[in-house]
Amino acid sequence: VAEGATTGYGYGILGDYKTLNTYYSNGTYYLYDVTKPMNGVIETRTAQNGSSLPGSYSVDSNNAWTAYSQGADVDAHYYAGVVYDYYKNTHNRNSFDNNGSTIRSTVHYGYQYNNAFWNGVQMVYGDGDGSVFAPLSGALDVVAHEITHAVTDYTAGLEYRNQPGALNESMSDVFGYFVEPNDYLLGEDVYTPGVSGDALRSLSNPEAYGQPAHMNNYVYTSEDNGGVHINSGIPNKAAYLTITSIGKAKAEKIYYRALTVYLTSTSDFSDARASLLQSAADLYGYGSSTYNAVVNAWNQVGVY
Ligand SMILES: Cc1cccc(C(=O)O)c1OC(=O)C1CC1
Ligand SMILES: [Ca+2]
Ligand SMILES: [Zn+2]
Repeated sequence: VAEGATTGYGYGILGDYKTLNTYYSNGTYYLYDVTKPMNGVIETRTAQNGSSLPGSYSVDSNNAWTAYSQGADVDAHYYAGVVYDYYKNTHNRNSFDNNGSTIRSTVHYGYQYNNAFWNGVQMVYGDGDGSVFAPLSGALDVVAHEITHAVTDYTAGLEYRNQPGALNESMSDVFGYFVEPNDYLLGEDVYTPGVSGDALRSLSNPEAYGQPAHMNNYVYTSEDNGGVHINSGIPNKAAYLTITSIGKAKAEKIYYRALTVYLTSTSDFSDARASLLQSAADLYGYGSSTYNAVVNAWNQVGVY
């Protein structure tokens, strides 16, 4: 065949079979997905355990991505497609910038690197050390968390420190749930592969993983940009209470509207409450049961 879009298959890091949107050219297959509307491209690369980005394209000779070492590539590529589809189908957003920008992921970054991040341009995933983390692209909620950092940067632009930073983190965790609503846990599929039943964080029970779930327990610290991964427990708990009272369908609409219409770079927790209330009023009416459920959720975490 000449060159063009092809469909391959492979196994993720957990050994799960999945089909892949790939690209064939001159005897080589690439993790390069051209099937999305408006030419939105998804591409996956490897840093080959170095730290230079973006690294080289993940390639395969026969479009069967079945090598164990390819699991992280397979998952990053497949899950990025799932997250693209979530934002397009649920919120009519075309990629993180709503302009069809290429979703680029690089896997095998660093050596036994227990981290994943959005660097302002692309997603980057470490392989984990096999004890704290398995390869981090192996969890859909992690991939959704990282891509939501990009969405936030292009919309509210929440500064990554103190309360705006904790909101930034919370938005990534909350949309991680919306994309993977099987549980209220974050990162459970890749966190401590040798231990079952644990996770990096929990929306329903932030305290289980050392996070506050009430403003009275806000942690004032200079660590971690003012505790952005700790204090996110407070808005995360409010989100959990909102989701369980009004349901996922309404919750994701008011969260998306708050993130894209009302929140700004310096919004704090009280501004988030106001933004979500305004969004609930816009969509479901001021004083509606939905509106009142949001009031109640934020009351329960001590934010007014
Ligand atoms: C594992 C990790 C370390 C440091 C920062 C992040 C970050 O992206 O904020 C990170 O990824 C996550 O939190 C995802 C949800 C599991
Ligand atoms: Ca999960
Ligand atoms: Zn994050």
